[in-house]
Amino acid sequence: MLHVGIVGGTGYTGSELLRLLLGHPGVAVSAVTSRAERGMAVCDLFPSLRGRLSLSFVEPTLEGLAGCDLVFFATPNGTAMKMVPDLLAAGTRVIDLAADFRLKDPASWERWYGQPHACPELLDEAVYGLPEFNRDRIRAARLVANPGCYPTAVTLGLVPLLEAGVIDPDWIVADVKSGVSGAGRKAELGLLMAEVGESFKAYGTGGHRHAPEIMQNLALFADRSVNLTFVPHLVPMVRGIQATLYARLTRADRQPHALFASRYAQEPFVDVMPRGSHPETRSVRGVNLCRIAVNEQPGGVVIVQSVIDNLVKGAAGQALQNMNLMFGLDETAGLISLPLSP
Ligand SMILES: NC(=O)C1=CN([C@@H]2O[C@H](COP(=O)(O)OP(=O)(O)OC[C@H]3O[C@@H](n4cnc5c(N)ncnc54)[C@H](OP(=O)(O)O)[C@@H]3O)[C@@H](O)[C@H]2O)C=CC1
Ligand SMILES: CC(=O)N[C@@H](CCC(=O)OP(=O)(O)O)C(=O)O
Repeated sequence: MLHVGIVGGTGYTGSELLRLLLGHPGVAVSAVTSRAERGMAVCDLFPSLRGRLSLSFVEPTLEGLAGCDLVFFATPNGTAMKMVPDLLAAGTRVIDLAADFRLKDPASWERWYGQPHACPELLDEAVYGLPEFNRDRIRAARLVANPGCYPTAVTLGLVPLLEAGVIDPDWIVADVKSGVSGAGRKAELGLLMAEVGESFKAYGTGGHRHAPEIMQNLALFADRSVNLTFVPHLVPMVRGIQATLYARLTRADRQPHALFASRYAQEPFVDVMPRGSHPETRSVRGVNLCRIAVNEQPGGVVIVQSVIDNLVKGAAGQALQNMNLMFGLDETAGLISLPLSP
């Protein structure tokens, strides 16, 4: 039995991790932290877990976590990096759901996250946890940087085109929408239902911290830098990300849809839909799945639509998928279920 701890168990991704881990046959949750709710029974905060877990929230301490085989950090950016070196030294492996270990360049991290990196020496070792492209390295990793939610949807939707060299890497547009849970479980005026409901807006048009993460991913597969215009939007729903991706085709002899179909044919958590499809976020609600549709318009523009649940394939589900790989478990263990909506 694998013993795991969750730092940040009261947040949206931490509680989603708990939901998924409690359905995993090979895992025991040994520690769940919250500073604000320390001492409270986890099931008193989350009645949906009643009868499934007898733990109470504890403070995040090295002593409390170092006995675990694996610790998930579901905490704000800049939190994990302060504890990870000590946990690794104690022999505990780590999956960070935040951005601390995603960017390889510490200067870029400091620029986008507004603070110096606490352990830049670990950035090279950290493995970017997108299994569809990094499976073997994840298996051997001590430290996995779980991808961001927008980067997951966009990267899965663009890499097959870049790998095959069939689009212009200098002109790519990612028009992406997220549900409100993407912003985390914090009290903020702009996230109130009366502010978000019946409204729809773009944000981060001057530059969003996920743009460098996505471009880092795409550059690896294009084998050169790419030029990406990325605009996130907030939509009045709780869960889900929908990305509409535009690129110019440079080769008429390759069928984009066929590239995706063959690239993801063996992937348990990517579904390439038939031509002419328009995937909906509700079709992936609550499951670890990215659904993709690939269509073309006259003039040589390929339009890829990619949908995920930001809390599952965009965070906790992908973290579980990475855990399965790191510990030699069946990659799909604890992750096979049907979406909440038809
Ligand atoms: N929401 C989403 O869709 C996605 C989020 N992420 C990333 O995952 C991480 C968690 O996100 P989310 O669940 O939304 O966040 P929330 O704001 O919902 O929860 C944050 C959690 O972290 C704990 N926490 C906060 N500060 C600290 C600290 N200094 N030390 C230890 N624990 C702390 C909080 O509990 P307490 O303060 O009581 O200790 C709380 O449990 C973030 O980095 C986010 O960017 C990634 C992909 C998708
Ligand atoms: C809707 C919303 O606010 N989304 C968040 C991104 C989601 C997230 O949690 O960011 P990471 O994946 O990097 O951790 C934002 O734009 O800041």
